[in-house]
Amino acid sequence: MTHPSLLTEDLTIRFGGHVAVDAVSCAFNPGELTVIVGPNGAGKTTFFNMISGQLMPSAGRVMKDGIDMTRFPASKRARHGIGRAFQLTNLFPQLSVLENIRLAVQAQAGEGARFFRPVGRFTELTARAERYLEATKLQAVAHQPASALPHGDQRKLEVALLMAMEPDIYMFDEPTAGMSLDHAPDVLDLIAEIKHDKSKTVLLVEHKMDVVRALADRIIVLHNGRLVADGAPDEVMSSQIVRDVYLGTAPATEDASA
Ligand SMILES: Nc1ncnc2c1ncn2[C@@H]1O[C@H](COP(=O)(O)OP(=O)(O)OP(=O)(O)O)[C@@H](O)[C@H]1O
Repeated sequence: MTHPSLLTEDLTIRFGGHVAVDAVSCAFNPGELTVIVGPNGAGKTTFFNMISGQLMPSAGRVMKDGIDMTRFPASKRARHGIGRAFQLTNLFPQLSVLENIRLAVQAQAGEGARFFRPVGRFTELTARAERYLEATKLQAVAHQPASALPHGDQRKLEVALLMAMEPDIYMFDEPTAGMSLDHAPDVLDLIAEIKHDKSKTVLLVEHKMDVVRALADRIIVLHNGRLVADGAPDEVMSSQIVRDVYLGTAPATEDASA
C-alpha cells in the first residue's frame, strides 16, 4: 500500500472576511496525478499557493512525508521536494537554455554557482543537464538565450528546470495556458512521463477538459473554497455535484462526496 506523500489538513485561508479555501483535507499519493478543477474563483490557485508556500494559511496544516511544512517558506519546501513550475521566474534570460538547466542541476546538487570544481564533477552535472534537455526535447535550442525562446519552448524549459530540481511532488498550474495547439502535446507528454514514475506525486490545476481527461488519475473539485468532490475521473465528472457546480446551481456548503 502506498502512503500519501502530501497531506493537507483543514487547510484554510481568509482574505478579510472572505474564506477563499475552507478546511480542505486531502491526501496525495505517489504514482498518482490529481487534477484540481472548479469554476473561476473556486480557490484552486490559492490552495496551490498554500501547498507550495507562496501563501501562509490562516489555519490547518501542510504535511509532507510526516514533516509539518506549514510555516516553511517556499524555498525550504522546494528543498524538501515540493516542486512547482513557475513561468520562468528562476531564469537567467541572457544565458542559454542549456546553461539555465545546468544552473538548476547545480543548485539541486547543492553546488550553487561555484565556478571552480573538479572537471569530472562539471562533466557529470553537464551530462545531467543534457538529459533534461533531451527529455524536454529542447536540444535544437540548447544554445539560444532563454529570453529568445518562443512561448511553447519557454513552457518546456519551465518543466526542464523543475525536473532538474528532482522534486517528488510536481505541481503544475495550467501548464498549457497560452500555448499553441502544436506545442501543447509536448508538455502534456512530459507530464504523462513524470506521472509514470511511480515515486512521483503530481498535482495539476486545469480548466481544459481534454487535458483533464488525458492525464487525470483522480479529480478533486473545489467550489467556494470547499472540497466538494474527490474520486476517479469518470465518477467525479458524471456526479450531480459537479454538474451543479458548473451550472452554478450548487449550494455553497455542499459536503465532500463524489
Ligand atoms: N491575495 C488575495 N487577496 C484577496 N482575495 C484573494 C487573494 N487571492 C485570491 N483571492 C480570492 O480568493 C478566491 C479564490 O481565488 P483563486 O485565484 O484561488 O481561484 P481559482 O479557482 O484559482 O480561480 P481561476 O480558475 O479563475 O484561476 C477568489 O474569490 C479570489 O478573488
